[in-house]
Amino acid sequence: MAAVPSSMMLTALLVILPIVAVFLVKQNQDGKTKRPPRLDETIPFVSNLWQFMTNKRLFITRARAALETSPVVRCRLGPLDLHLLRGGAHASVMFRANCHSDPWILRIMQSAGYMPSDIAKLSHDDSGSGSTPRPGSLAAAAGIPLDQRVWHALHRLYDDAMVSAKATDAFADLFQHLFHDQLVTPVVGREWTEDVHIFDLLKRTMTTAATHATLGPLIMDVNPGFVDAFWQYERHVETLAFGLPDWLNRPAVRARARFSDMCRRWYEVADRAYDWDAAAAGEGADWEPVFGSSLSRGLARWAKAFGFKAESMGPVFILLLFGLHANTIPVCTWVVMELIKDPDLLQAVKKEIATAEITPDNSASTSKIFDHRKLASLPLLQSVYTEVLRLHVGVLITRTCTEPVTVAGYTLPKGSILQAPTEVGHLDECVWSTPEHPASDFWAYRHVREKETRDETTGQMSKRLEFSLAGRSASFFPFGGGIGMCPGRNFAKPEVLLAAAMVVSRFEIEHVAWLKPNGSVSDRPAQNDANYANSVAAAPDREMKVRWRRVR
Ligand code: HEM
Repeated sequence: MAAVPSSMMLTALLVILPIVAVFLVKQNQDGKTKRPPRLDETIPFVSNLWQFMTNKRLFITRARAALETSPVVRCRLGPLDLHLLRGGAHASVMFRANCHSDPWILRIMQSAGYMPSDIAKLSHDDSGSGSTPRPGSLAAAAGIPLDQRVWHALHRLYDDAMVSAKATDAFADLFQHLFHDQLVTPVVGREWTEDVHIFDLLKRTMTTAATHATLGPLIMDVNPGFVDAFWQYERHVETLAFGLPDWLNRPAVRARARFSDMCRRWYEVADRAYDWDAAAAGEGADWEPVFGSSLSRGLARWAKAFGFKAESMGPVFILLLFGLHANTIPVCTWVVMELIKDPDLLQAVKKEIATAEITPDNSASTSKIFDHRKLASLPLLQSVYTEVLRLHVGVLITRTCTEPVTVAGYTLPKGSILQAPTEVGHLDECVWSTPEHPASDFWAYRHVREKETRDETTGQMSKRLEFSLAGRSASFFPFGGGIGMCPGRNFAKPEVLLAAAMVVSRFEIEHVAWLKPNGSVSDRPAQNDANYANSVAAAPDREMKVRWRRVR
C-alpha cells in the first residue's frame, strides 16, 4: 500500500481541522482524573495526524520512544483521542472480551466500497461477534436471535471456514497441488533459467494458486488481467482507508473500481451457475469449481442472507482477496529471501523439510507433496517464519473498550480507543536480543533451543532443536489477539511454509543481485518498504534476482 501524496493530505487536513477544534474544546474540559502522558506535538492537534498520514514510519518511531518511558501514552490523531499501549501484558488488556474492533473493520469495509445501506446494517448491530450479545446492546435488549446478528454470523463463518482444522487442511492440500502446477510443472528441463525475480514470481504464482484454492478457477477465467488488477488495488488500500473524498484520491478509486468490478462480474456468473437449492438441501460439496471453498460460498450466503446490495458484492470479495494475499505473499517472499541469502541456513532448512515430504521420489506427482502439519511443526522452519513475522509485520492493533479498563494503573473510560503497535513488542531489546543478535537483526535460530534427549533402547544421548516462544509470546502478536484476531492465520502459515518449501526443495538457486524498483542493481539487500510502514506485512523495497534450475 503506497504512501499518500502530501498535497492530498494538506487538503484533507483543511477539511478535518474544524472538527478537531470542536474536540479540542471538549477535551480541555476534562483533566480531573490521572491521565497518561501525551505524545508531543509541535503544532497541537495537527502534527501527529500530518505525520501519521505522510510518514507513518517516523510516527511509529516516535510512539516507540514515548512508550519506552511510559507503558501508556495518550495521542491525539485528528479528532481521535487514542491510548497507545506498550506490548506484553499491557497490550493483552485489549484482547479481552470488553474490547472490540467493529468500528475499525467497518471503516475498512467502507473503504472497500460497501454500499452505505449495508454499512448501516453493520453499524446498527452493536451486539458484537460473540455468541452472547454484548451487554447493553440492542440485540441483548430485544432478544434478537443469533442468525440475525450480522457480526456474529460473519465470525461464525470465519471459525468454520478458516480457523477450523477441516478448512485449513482442505485449503493447504489444494494450495500445494495448485502451487506446484504454477511453479514447478511448467519448468520442464533441468537447465538454468536466468533472471528470475523472487517477489514478482511469488506474487504471480501464489496469487493464482491461493485464489483458485479459495474462490475457484472461474474468477480468473472470466477476468483476464485479474492478478495484476489485484496488486494494483493492493497498493492503494491504505490511501483508501484514510477515507479521503474520491476526487482527492482518483488513482486509488480507479484501481479499486477495476478490481471490484472483476469480483462482482464473477460473483454474478457464479451466483447464477451455483445450485443454491441443492446446497440448502445439504448437497453442497466442500469445494466445487463455481464458488470454490466453503469460505467463498459462505461469504456469498452471508451477504445474501442480510440483504446486501449487488454493488456491495465486489467489495465483499475484494476484502477477502486482500486478506488472503496482501500479507501472506510478502511474508513468504521474506522467508525465501532469507533462505537464499544464507547457504548454511538453506541447507539446514532443506534437511528439515525433507522429513515432511510425502512423495519424495515421485517428482511427476503434483498431488500432496508435503504433510503441511509436519512442515508447520519443524523447529527451524517455524523459527524462520516467526522471525520474519516479528521483523516484517507492523500494525497498530486497535480496539474500542465497552467498559472502563485499567492499564498500568491508569483507568481508561468506556469508549476509549486503545492501540498497540506490534513493533514496540516485536523489537523490544529486553525481550528478544542476545549479546550477538540484537532484536533488530534477523537471526534464524532465535526461537529454537537445543534439547538433549536419551534414546530409550540404546541409552545414547542426542541433541535436537525445539521451537520455543516461552516467556516471550506476549510480545509477539503479528495476528492481533482476542476476539478480533486474524481468522486467516491458519491459512497463512501452511501457505507460506508450503510455498517456501516447494521453492527451495525443487530448485537449485543462485543469488545474482538485488534490484531497485527501476531495475538497476542495488548495493544493499531488501529492507521493509517504508510505504508499507504499519500496513501489516511490509513488502521488500528491493527485488531479489536469482538464477535457478529445477532439480526435482
Ligand atoms: C501472514 C499473513 C497474515 C497476517 C500477518 C495477518 C494479520 C492480520 C491482523 C494483524 C489482523 C487484525 C487482528 C486484530 O485486530 O487483532 C487481521 C485481520 C484479518 N485477517 Fe489477517 N493476516 C494474515 C493473513 C490472512 C489471511 C490468509 C486471511 C484470509 C484468508 C486473512 C483474513 C483476515 C480477516 C478477514 C481479518 C479481519 C477479521 C475481523 O473481521 O475481525 N488474514 N489479519
